[in-house]
Formats: sequence, C-alpha cells, structure tokens
Amino acid sequence: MADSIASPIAGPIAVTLGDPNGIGPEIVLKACAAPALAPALRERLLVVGDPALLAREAARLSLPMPPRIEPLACTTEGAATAVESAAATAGTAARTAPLAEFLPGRIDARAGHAAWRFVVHAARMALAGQAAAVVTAPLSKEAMHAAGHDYPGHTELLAELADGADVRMMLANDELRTVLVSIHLSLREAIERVTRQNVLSTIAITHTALLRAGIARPRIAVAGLNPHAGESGAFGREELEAIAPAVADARARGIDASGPFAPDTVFMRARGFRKFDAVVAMYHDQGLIPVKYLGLEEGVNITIGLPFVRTSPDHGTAFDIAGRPGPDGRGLADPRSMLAAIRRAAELAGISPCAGAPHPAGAAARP
Ligand SMILES: NC(=O)c1ccc[n+]([C@@H]2O[C@H](COP(=O)([O-])OP(=O)(O)OC[C@H]3O[C@@H](n4cnc5c(N)ncnc54)[C@H](O)[C@@H]3O)[C@@H](O)[C@H]2O)c1
Ligand SMILES: N[C@H](C(=O)O)[C@H](O)COP(=O)(O)O
Repeated sequence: MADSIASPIAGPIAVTLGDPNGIGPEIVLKACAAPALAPALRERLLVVGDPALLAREAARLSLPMPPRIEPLACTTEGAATAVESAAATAGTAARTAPLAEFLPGRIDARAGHAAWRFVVHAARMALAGQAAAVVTAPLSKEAMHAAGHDYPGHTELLAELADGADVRMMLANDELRTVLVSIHLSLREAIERVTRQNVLSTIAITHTALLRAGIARPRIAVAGLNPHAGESGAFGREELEAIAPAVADARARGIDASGPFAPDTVFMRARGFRKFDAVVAMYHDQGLIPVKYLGLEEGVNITIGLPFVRTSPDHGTAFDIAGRPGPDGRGLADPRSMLAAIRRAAELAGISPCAGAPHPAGAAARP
C-alpha cells in the first residue's frame, strides 16, 4: 500500500459515484462543493460516473457540478454525453436505462452494475498510474450481486483487480485505527479465520501500512476473540492456540505487537493513540463498531495492502434517506465522512489536503 510517500503521486484523485440510487451522488457533489475543501485539492478530484445523473442531482440540491468528470454512462442520457471507448461500454449497453428509471432508495441491478463499473474504471486508472488515489462512494452489495458481480464489497473487488493483493480493511478516525483479520463473512466463518497465520499476516500488513504512513515504531494491540480474551482458556482456546502465538511470531520479526487483550476494553485503551497506533480486531463488527460509534461523520475506511491508495466513507448507501429533500431542500446526507475520505486519500498519496484551506483534523499523514 502506498500509505504515505516522500513525493506526491501524480494524477487526479478518482472519486467514484457509488450506487446511483444511494446517497453517493449527493455526498460526492456536497464534498466537491464544500467550502472547507482546499481549492487545490478540489481541482485534483476527478468524479468517475454518469454526467446526466450528476446533473440531475446537482439541480435537485442546487449544487455546482464537480470541476472534472470521467464520464461513464449508466443512463441513456449519460450515454449521449459520455465519450467512452468501445471497450468501456462493451456488455453494458443493455443495462443502460433512462435517467428516470434510477430511483433513489431502490435496490436495482442496473444501479449495482453502474457502481461496479465506476469502481473498476477508477481502480484501473490507479493501477495504470493515471490516478493518484481512489475514493469510493458507497455501493449496495445487494444491487451489485443482483447485477452478477459476486464480490462481498469493494475491498475484495479491488484486491482481485490488483492481482490478488493480500489486503485488509482499516477503519480510522482521529482517535482510533482498527484493522480486521476478516471482513464480510458469517460470524461462524470469521471464527474459523482466526488462525495463527491470518492473525500474523494482519499484524504484518498493519505494521507496513503504519510505517509507510510515517509512524516510525508502530505499536499494535491485538484483540482477543472471546470474552476477557479467553481467561486463560476458560472461555475459549483461540487466544492460546492462535492469537498469542501470532503475536509472538510478530514480535520475533521485530514488530511491536502485544496482546491478546480483552476485546471489550482494548479500544478504549487505544483511543487517542496514547498506547497503541492500531488495534487488530478478530472480525468485522468487533473492529468497526468502536470507530463507527465514535461518529460516522469522521470515520474513513482504508484498504491496506493494495498497490494504490483507496479510501471511502465509513457508512453505506443510506437508501432510507437517499433523494429525500430534508427541511431546507438540500438533502439529508452528511458529506463529512466523504470529505474525510478525500482528505485522507490525499495525505496518503502525498498530496497536501489542506493547502490554502483549514484542515479541521489537523495533524500529519496517517492511515
Ligand atoms: N463502502 C461501502 O460501499 C459500504 C459501506 C457500508 C455499507 N455499505 C452498503 O450500504 C447498504 C446499506 O447499509 P446499512 O444500512 O447497514 O448502513 P448505512 O451506513 O447505509 O446506514 C446506516 C444508518 O446511517 C444513516 N447514514 C449513513 N450514512 C449517512 C450519511 N452520510 N448522512 C446521514 N445519515 C447517514 C442511514 O440513513 C441509516 O440510518 C448495504 O448494501 C451495505 O452493504 C456499503
Ligand atoms: N465493512 C464496511 C463497512 O461496514 O463500513 C463496508 O461494508 C465497506 O466495505 P467495502 O469497502 O469493502 O465495500
């Protein structure tokens, strides 16, 4: 992962539109127009999506269009304005529909297909060195699956596009970073993934990501799986048989890893980065709840282990509020997590996120 680098990566920051029927288009437009966004950073943003869809949303919300758009049509109107290569449109024409058929809040395979295309295109740009980073607006896994794209989420799709890179999901805000041993699995399967090798790989990928972010001696806390981290085997043996040996392996490699710690208290010990720079969590909800609970508006999802920078907001498509006008007609979707994702991507790509504008979070590059 290119977490933080000495010289900036060239090219735009590709921002995907997400599921057209979710809040993606709204938060992308709001983030692009946010007064808190530095003008120089705004100019680096390249929105990957359908221009007609963006224009409809911009008119609804009385917002300007983003300065730069990479046109990928999912509507027939977008197809009229988009200049796409034959390769880009191959196999998708049949799924292009009139703009009026893209309805906010609706799970629709055509929207899922469009969201998938936006991500694939942006990732290919980054892999080809044509984009400095990728920031993804939320997509609906259900709609993507309905379109026949059988990925649990962006993370797994991006890993495949990057030749099967060994990636992990990190969620970060200004107080906490958590990294997951496994992501989108049943809890039963997630427990099976708590192996010595998986835990060790997660610690190692986390260590590399933190080093690249400029943290000279990353301190990594490792959570247990069971209540009280198993209480010496009384409540489960995963700590004794997999997690503690993985921590020992990591330490033998010179990594400052410690644990397993009781999962219910390790996050508060890590909060504020006073004792630890990151917590390795044993499964999805163990690691994501603490960050999301601190506020959806600041959290950023970062894929570590990829050959390019990828961030996203830490929330989903919010179909329940998509397209809703709100009391002032400007929509209900909060763009702050998207803004945080854009700023974090810029930092990780070596681009100043705050040139010419205040950066509320302050601070140096961090994943
Ligand atoms: N990065 C991603 O692509 C991503 C991340 C998480 C979930 N998802 C997908 O999103 C869909 C819905 O997931 P969910 O309902 O569990 O979570 P969600 O984050 O979409 O919604 C949870 C709650 O938070 C609210 N909310 C979320 N973002 C908001 C914002 N920016 N402003 C105001 N309110 C906001 C919603 O209205 C809802 O009440 C699922 O298909 C899921 O797979 C995608
Ligand atoms: N697990 C993430 C979350 O709940 O925030 C989300 O599903 C995003 O996953 P991808 O980045 O893989 O789409």
